[in-house]
Amino acid sequence: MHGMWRDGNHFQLLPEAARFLPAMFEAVDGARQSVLIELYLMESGRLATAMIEVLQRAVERGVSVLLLLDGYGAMGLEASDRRRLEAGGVAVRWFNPLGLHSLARNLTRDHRKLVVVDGELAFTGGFGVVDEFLDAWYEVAVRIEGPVVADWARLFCALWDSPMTRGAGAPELVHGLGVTTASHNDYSGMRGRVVWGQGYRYQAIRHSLQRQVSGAKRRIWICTPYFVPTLSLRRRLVRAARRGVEVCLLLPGESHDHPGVRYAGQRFYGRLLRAGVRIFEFQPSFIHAKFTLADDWVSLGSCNFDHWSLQWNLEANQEVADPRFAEEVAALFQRNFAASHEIHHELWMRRPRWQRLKEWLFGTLDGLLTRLR
Ligand SMILES: O=P(O)(O)OC[C@H](O)CO
Repeated sequence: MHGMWRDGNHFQLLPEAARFLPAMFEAVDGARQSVLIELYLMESGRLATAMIEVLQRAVERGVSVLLLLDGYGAMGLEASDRRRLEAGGVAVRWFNPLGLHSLARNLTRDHRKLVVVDGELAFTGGFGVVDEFLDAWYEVAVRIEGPVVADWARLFCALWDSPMTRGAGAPELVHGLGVTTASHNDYSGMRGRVVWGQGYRYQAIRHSLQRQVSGAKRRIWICTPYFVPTLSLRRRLVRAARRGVEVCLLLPGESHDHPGVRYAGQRFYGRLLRAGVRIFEFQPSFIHAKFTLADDWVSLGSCNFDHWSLQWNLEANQEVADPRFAEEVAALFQRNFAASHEIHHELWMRRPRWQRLKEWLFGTLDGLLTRLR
């Protein structure tokens, strides 16, 4: 069953593309039976070319390769690359291509990011196959072994074989795919579970996050590229800070792919800072990673802190409840706080009018967008 806590996993934190891309490519190159990949973003370029080559090599070895792409997020994949994938034997399906449907349906996107190899090894995080992940954006992934991998594989299979997907890859390809459920004695016994969201219909990630924020005793540290949280989440963050929990937000600085989203989120800074929330804006590059630490609980995956992720998209995160993994994530946060500019309440209240105007403008636009559905 999905969403169950399972023991006997091993989670390896892989910060930055220089660590997770080679690990993923190596895993796919070592695949013996199946490779399942689900992505929101895929765009023609150096990374897509390398990915297509590694997938073709796997097919040549007799591996079954299934690629599930979002019908909007992967529109940047050129026809020549689509042909290369299909000619190379990769089974491709598209989630909900844009069409003459309702706006609500067109806005429903598959935002998950997942690689599963042989039903034994998985990766998730905030990654996509676009060149920005090679050198421009800061990203984090997790390498997963153990019983939870079967849950990831099942999540993939359910969507592949669903009426919301289209494409040349046959839906039946996922029937009878082998998934490993046994726990391995040599793993360090980490507890984990897969949580996912499916628009308005199912919002386990959001509910889990809210529960953790409300129940945290020591710390809530959140890293997200798109911080436009719901009112209920903002209230929980404020209440947590007021009851003495260390609430820290690691957010992008000037370097941002959608600056308007940053301004929309900045309109909440004043109230959060006043309540004692600490806000750090990352300086070296655009931070696109999505991970949260609440006491010894970690959640890492595709989910952003905006309405799209929390209420509309298909999302999936790996949750881990393990003090060792939590300390690794805490150390990563500390390194990134040190590379950030901390926003202080007094100075923030004296920010220029032009900045306030942008917050109002993009905040109003965001408010309108959230009413679209
Ligand atoms: O939606 P994400 O978090 O995968 O990021 C994709 C960016 O929005 C592309 O601009």
